Amino acid sequence: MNIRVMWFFFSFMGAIASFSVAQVFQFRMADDRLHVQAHDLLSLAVKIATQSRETLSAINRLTTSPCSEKDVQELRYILYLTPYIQDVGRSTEGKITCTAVWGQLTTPIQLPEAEWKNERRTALWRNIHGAPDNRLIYDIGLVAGKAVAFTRRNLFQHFETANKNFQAIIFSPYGDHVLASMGTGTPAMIPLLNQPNGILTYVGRHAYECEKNFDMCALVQSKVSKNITSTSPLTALSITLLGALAGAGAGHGLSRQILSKRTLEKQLERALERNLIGVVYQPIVRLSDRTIVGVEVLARWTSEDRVSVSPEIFVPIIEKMGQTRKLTRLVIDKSLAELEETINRDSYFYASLNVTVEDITCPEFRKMIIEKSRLHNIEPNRIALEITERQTTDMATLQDAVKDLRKFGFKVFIDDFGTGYSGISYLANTPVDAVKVDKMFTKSIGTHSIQSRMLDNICKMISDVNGSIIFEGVETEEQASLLQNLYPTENAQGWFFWKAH
Ligand SMILES: Nc1nc2c(ncn2[C@@H]2O[C@@H]3COP(=O)(O)O[C@H]4[C@@H](O)[C@H](n5cnc6c(=O)[nH]c(N)nc65)O[C@@H]4COP(=O)(O)O[C@H]3[C@H]2O)c(=O)[nH]1
Repeated sequence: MNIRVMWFFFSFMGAIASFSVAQVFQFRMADDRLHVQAHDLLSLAVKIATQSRETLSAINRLTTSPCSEKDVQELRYILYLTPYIQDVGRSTEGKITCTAVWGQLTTPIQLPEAEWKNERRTALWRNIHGAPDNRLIYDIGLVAGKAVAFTRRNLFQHFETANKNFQAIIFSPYGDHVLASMGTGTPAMIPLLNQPNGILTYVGRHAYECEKNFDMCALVQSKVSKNITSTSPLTALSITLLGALAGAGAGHGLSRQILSKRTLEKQLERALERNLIGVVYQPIVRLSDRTIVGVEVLARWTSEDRVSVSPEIFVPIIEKMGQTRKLTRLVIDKSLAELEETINRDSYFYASLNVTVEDITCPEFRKMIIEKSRLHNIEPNRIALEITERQTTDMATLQDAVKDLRKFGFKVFIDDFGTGYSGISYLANTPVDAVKVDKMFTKSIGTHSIQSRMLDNICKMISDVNGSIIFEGVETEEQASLLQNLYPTENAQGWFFWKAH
């Protein structure tokens, strides 16, 4: 073979090889992306379903006379604390009699025949826009007992706008009911479920994921990834030659992206193993005299590239990695060792730790925190555990765990109250020591916003059911003085008093 032919042969083979590698990368990347999209979509759907379920049971638990003035006010509280819900109300015999937004309805709205009912006797309607009554414009309407809830419109819209050629459905596991659909031509995707995840089909690639607790699956499909063999030979050849260059470059870029995500997880794994996650403390002050009564412990991590990564980014990654317990144990170990002296010097000073619902419902965690408090000679009543409702759990298990911890003397706080993560269901069901009112309420003080008008009622509601309040995110003297005048016996934290250090 002459040298030119050989060069051509090897370049051509190299081109094909690099193009194939680029294609494999592209397919793997597309698959990864589809799986991430299916996962994210299902996570959002589960959050909406959790909130809808809890909202319906919170309404059914109300003791107010349905549709009375007090009842409508309670409905408004509930609505305010639920970011995924657009309106809530009461229904009798298939008619809506009042809602938080519309108040008492002089002419009740007759609901059409339900599209779907699940075993929990929750009935569901989809996409009723203006019919039978133009006050009803929603994506999903749900009725359980005497409660109705309508989800906010376009909750899934950002998936469509962020992803070109995006088609997806949320559906019941047997494919007998589509709960939400995005993109075009979506229902035809259900038969694809018989095929294993990610195989190449004539319509494109797909991925799906199901959630047992809510009988829901999310399926995402993309039409973008076509196999080279489905194009004409000439186009295939051109793609091959051009792809040799472009594919190599793209493959390189794509592989870097995959690597960087995996690297972050690997780095966090190493950081957890080598105790490289640090802690800082943000003081909590008594509003009346602004003395420090305790500190909130906050995790800090600097990546191997010396970038300080926010806990709002790395904590969820650790949660996804299933390593939350390692993080909690590490934070507890470090902070209790460092705070032991300060806590024992004062008669009231306490440390407030962020824990997850998964942590506190786990018997080993309870054993561990008792052991640690003994080891550091810290009375349990000097340790507060802050929980948010980010993970779903059965309320009875959570109540038992909270009761158990409080029996041993630990304090339990509800964190981020008002964000929709930790809401009314906690207040109604679980006695706790304090509720931390989210910074969005603190920011509203002195404004004429709805949050500001709600704040006083929310505080009354909290004091009726629970002990004390901690206002988060105090940033100005004005906010601090207003809170001090209105709630002198309560506590607060925020950059105005102290930053975390
Ligand atoms: N705009 C504003 N922000 C203020 C102000 N004062 C305090 N903050 C910030 O508000 C957050 C309060 O913590 P969080 O609600 O428990 O929210 C925490 C908590 O949910 C989570 N987190 C932090 N440490 C841990 C941990 O050890 N374990 C777990 N599970 N989660 C943690 O990460 C979240 C964010 O933590 P950080 O970034 O440290 O952010 C902290 C704090 O730095 C203020 O005046 N204005």
